[in-house]
Amino acid sequence: MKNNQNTHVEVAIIGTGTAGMGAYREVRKHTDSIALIEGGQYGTTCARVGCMPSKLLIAPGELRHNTEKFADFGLQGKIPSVDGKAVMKRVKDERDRFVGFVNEDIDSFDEKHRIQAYASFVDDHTLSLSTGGTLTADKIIIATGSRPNIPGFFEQAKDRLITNDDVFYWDDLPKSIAVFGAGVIGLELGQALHRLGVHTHLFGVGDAVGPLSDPEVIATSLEIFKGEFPFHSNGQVKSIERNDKGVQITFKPTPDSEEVTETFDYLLAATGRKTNIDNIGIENTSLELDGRGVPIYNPMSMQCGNSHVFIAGDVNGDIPLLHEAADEGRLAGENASTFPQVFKKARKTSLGVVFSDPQIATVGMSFRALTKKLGCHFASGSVSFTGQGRSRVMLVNKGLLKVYGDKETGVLLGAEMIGPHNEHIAHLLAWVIQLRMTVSEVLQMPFYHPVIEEGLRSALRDLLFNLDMGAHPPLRCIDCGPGA
Ligand SMILES: Cc1cc2nc3c(=O)[nH]c(=O)nc-3n(C[C@H](O)[C@H](O)[C@H](O)COP(=O)(O)OP(=O)(O)OC[C@H]3O[C@@H](n4cnc5c(N)ncnc54)[C@H](O)[C@@H]3O)c2cc1C
Ligand SMILES: NC(=O)c1ccc[n+]([C@@H]2O[C@H](COP(=O)([O-])OP(=O)(O)OC[C@H]3O[C@@H](n4cnc5c(N)ncnc54)[C@H](O)[C@@H]3O)[C@@H](O)[C@H]2O)c1
Repeated sequence: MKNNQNTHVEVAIIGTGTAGMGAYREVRKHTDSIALIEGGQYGTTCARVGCMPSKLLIAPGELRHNTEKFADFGLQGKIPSVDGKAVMKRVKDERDRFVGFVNEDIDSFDEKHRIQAYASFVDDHTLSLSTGGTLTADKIIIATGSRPNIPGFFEQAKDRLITNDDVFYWDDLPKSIAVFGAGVIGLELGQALHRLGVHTHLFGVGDAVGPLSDPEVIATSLEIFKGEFPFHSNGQVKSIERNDKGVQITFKPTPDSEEVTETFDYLLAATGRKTNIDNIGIENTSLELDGRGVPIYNPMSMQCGNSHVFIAGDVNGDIPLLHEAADEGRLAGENASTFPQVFKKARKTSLGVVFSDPQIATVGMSFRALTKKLGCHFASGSVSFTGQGRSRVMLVNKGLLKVYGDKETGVLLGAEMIGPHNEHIAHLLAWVIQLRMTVSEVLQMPFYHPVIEEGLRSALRDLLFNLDMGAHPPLRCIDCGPGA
């Protein structure tokens, strides 16, 4: 489609990331009158600067870290030195391969549907394009994603202030870095860089760790990460200054400690993300906005009010995860196509994984949400991975898993955890929670021996006991095999 024409389409989709592409595929089934608009680079946040390159950086760090355990296993060998240029080359080559697949998909979309321009609302049905001209549409899907949120204070770091977007374009690893934000990005990238030999300090606030809300799991996580690298989870930063060597940061590691001054090559801001709703002229529409400036929408249909506008992916700021963006895009696409007939769909069980080591995961309802909603009407069960058989065998025996169940029905409601390879346990739990299984029913499922999932069984047995629905778990469980 030519960028400058004044034209009308049935459905306009703003943003060609994961949500926008999912929406396009659905809309395409219903009409040929589509505008799929992209202002920035094709390739999606996930593939270019998100999920995939971050995991590519984590992988060599984790491999190298495991060589630190050689002596404990009776093996001889040095911890490998790091060739930063080669590490970054692989990260970028593999990243480009993933981006290439996305771009192949885009190329397969009908060229007449694609517009390369930033779009902005002029009114409810009209979009202006940064390349000139306007576009009118019967129905519009907003899928403009998010961008890093950078507190003004960090601007003092000047040219040494970076975000995740910059990291994945590095040609070499720096010598040192101060990572701000102990959320998902800060933990993943901070630990990976530390493990690749970059002198790393991680600065958090209020002892927050990733998406966790259970105080016991938070405490275990803080102990684990602080045992590995400098992590100021409740530090106080006094000043940030660009000096001739890099970024000089003066801080108190804890509120009671002495001030420390250190200079780092870069300051990486990993302090949350802002939705791209504030720069698309949303105020020019008649949509009702919430306190964040996001149109009020139904998360089961993605429809904004009763209007012809739908919103999907990170831009709505609710569950900024890849699989959710994909689901939301498809749902928005289906409903925009059939509007004014709009159907609701049940959303999947909530599932989040942080690819730190040990991995953090949250499933179903969080401890915080349960405490708010059910008060004392839910119970917890837990297992520590310290003595868990398979985890000890592999020397990955760190972490704590908590599961939560309903005291009235015995239904499993949620879990929070930090532990070895917990991405797998988190999936099993998400599936059984979505099936609304009771704790007793889950315990009827087979558990192999010796596996890390036996730890999950211990936590579930503890939960059953705490729900007053089962006997106290035996200290050494005979059907489990040693160390379960
Ligand atoms: C470092 C990092 C690691 C991550 N790791 C994971 C992970 O491991 N697992 C996971 O589930 N999630 C992860 N995520 C989150 C995941 O990447 C996002 O949830 C997902 O990519 C959001 O997709 P989206 O379609 O909403 O947005 P995007 O893919 O960002 O697409 C939005 C598009 O809209 C375009 N756009 C913006 N404004 C306009 C406009 N006005 N006009 C036209 N186009 C516009 C943008 O250029 C962009 O291409 C990670 C994110 C980051 C940053
Ligand atoms: N594995 C994954 O699924 C994955 C990986 C990376 C990112 N993501 C997605 O991207 C989103 C954004 O990630 P994120 O890590 O930027 O956000 P986040 O919301 O997870 O964490 C931001 C953290 O920064 C802290 N913070 C805020 N201001 C600060 C300051 N001035 N100094 C120090 N700390 C400060 C907050 O307390 C919070 O802990 C995540 O919510 C997640 O949905 C997912």
